[in-house]
Amino acid sequence: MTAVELDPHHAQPGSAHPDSDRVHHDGGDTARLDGDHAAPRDHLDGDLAAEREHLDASRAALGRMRTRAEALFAGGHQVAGDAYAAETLGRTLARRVAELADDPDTPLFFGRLDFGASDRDHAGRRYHVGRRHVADDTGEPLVLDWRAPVSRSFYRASAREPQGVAVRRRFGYQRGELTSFEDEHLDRGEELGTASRILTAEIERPRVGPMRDIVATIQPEQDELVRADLAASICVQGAPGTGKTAVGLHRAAYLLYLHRERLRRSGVLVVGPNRAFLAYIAAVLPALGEVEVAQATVEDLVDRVPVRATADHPTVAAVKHDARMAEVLRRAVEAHIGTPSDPIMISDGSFRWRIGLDPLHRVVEETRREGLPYATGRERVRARVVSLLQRQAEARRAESPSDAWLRRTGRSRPVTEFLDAVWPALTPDGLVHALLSDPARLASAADGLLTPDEQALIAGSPARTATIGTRLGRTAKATRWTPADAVLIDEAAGLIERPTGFGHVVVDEAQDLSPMQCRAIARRSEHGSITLLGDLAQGTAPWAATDWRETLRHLGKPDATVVPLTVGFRVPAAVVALANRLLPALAVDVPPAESLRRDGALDVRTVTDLTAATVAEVRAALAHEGSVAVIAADDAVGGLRAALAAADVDTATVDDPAAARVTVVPASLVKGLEYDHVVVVEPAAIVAAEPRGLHRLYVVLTRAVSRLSVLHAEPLPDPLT
Ligand SMILES: Nc1ncnc2c1ncn2[C@@H]1O[C@H](COP(=O)(O)OP(=O)(O)OP(=O)(O)O)[C@@H](O)[C@H]1O
Repeated sequence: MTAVELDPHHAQPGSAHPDSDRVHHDGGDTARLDGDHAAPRDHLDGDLAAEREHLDASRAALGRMRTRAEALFAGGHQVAGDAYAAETLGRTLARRVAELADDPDTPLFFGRLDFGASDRDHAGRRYHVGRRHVADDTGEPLVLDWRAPVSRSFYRASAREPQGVAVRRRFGYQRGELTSFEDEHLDRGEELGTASRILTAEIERPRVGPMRDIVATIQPEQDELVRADLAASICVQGAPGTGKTAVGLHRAAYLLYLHRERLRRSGVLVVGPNRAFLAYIAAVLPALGEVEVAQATVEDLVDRVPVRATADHPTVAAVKHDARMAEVLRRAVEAHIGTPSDPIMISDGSFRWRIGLDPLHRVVEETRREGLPYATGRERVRARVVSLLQRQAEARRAESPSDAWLRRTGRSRPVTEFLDAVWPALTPDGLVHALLSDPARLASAADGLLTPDEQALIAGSPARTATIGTRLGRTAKATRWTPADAVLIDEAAGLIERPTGFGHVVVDEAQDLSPMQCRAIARRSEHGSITLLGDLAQGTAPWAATDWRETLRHLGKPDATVVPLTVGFRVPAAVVALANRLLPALAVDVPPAESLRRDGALDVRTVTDLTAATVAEVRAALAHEGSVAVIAADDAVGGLRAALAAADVDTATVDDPAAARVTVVPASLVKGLEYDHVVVVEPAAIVAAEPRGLHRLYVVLTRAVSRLSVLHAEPLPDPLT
């Protein structure tokens, strides 16, 4: 192994924002040479200088690529044939210009591959691997995109399977400056794996600010998931901090690179548990050059009506989120399809057309059997009726009626009245309003599916009497809907008209999705694939999954492969050991996490005055660099914030974490987030606050990157004692 560093203790990989204050030059160059094949020191210094030159040359080339793209953009209207082409070209070029933006803090490359002389395709070639493709003026690549096929070997080659690679080199940066590298001579059987100092430095880096990409240090088992085929739907079950979110985001970027045109048309969607989480991950894809990925919570996806009522009681919500509701709604929609009772008669100038009951019955029955979305079915019935009328007109007049005649006839009163009688137009909220406000209608749709008690639970109450749950108005518009109603209304909308789907959907924290929420996502990924990320042990919703197969079935991807990730990159080993004590009590079958991190500190302390102890702990934490979070039961957050403010400690909220170094976070919002130092206040209160409180505590205890302090006045929950 060969490594050269300006500062051997603090090499940073090619990370997006080398922002750590811990990184410093120690003044002199230091080289670390290990193994039998240590290269002479001068030679290594020369290498480092050459790499820096290559970095400068690449940066200059990128600048020229951008200048050319800008010139094309400016002259785009002259080359495009028409206004539409000009606009499309303009958009493409503008995107290209944006993609070529150079962030001086983002190293252009983080690795290098030297292929051996005997490799079939790349004999003797050398490639630098980075976040984007950079070519010189002749088109020769100076930096390969990490997603290019050749770059795959950077992540997957090993001493056992070198894949033609003789040497793999990783670069360390400090504040955008190339300061070190680390070589593995795979052809001589050398391999660092997770012992790489550059990887270790990245993992142990104190966290500040939002999530960063991991493109420089993706591990082989992660890379397999990142580069899985577009057609493959996969489910990643991973303990806290195993990189699930990172894998999902890098997979989105990878798929966009490989299937650019197709996915630009259909779109890629990332679904996360809440806004704070989406804000936390928002910078990752743009840092990888991908600026067009939609990000939404499930609530955003089903946002068809304003949610203005207090959430349903959990027992009511449980019924509304149950998969049986899909069938109830399907029946409720179908119940609107009637039986023709009168023939259709139309006067048309001197002609009179008539369609008798038999053909009308056939039209309705045939269309019903086709199982189309309801609104499409209505239009199909209209078209069939018009076609019957057209045939009569042709027979009598011996000529084809005009398009205008067809349109007019389709909209004529007798045809519309017929449609309104046998296939009335429906709105999603109107349908759910009718169902929840009419016990007879609900009873008939739910017959044999929901018990009478369950039906009574979900029947809405008049607005004037209800305090929580659906507050029914006389119309759908006047009704105050709950979050669970919004999911039902989206299901109804899907029955009436299919939504357009995405080419790929990444779903994070998927263990918390209800069956009906899964269906909302399934409708948007029917013809695409999904990457499902989650941890059954972190399920806190009342309907949290205990088996991924069930979730995958509701998502319409029953055959997706479930892949475990078990190596933790976030939480230090001592902290993982504490959190793992909860696992037996969580009643889920998941492999426990192992931490890559031997560093870190854990301090569990009994205190008498929780508030005073929290303030003191936060003050002490501020002596270190990195982010600090105080995590407490939701109802304790206000008091702790006030106490910190009274002690002159500025705090941020989870929605605006940049406002201060210390964030006070309600336990219910911390999923998916991480902080350098975490102070957990009163675990027993966190557990007591909700039915799946132990699962919540497991989430809370696994947020710390460097240090975890647990302060308690009450006894610790049983599994931790
Ligand atoms: N290969 C890697 N190299 C460096 N850092 C990594 C790697 N994989 C993951 N990490 C880091 O580990 C931390 C945890 O990753 P991530 O948030 O993706 O985990 P997760 O499995 O989604 O966790 P949780 O279950 O808690 O949501 C992040 O800081 C991430 O950048």
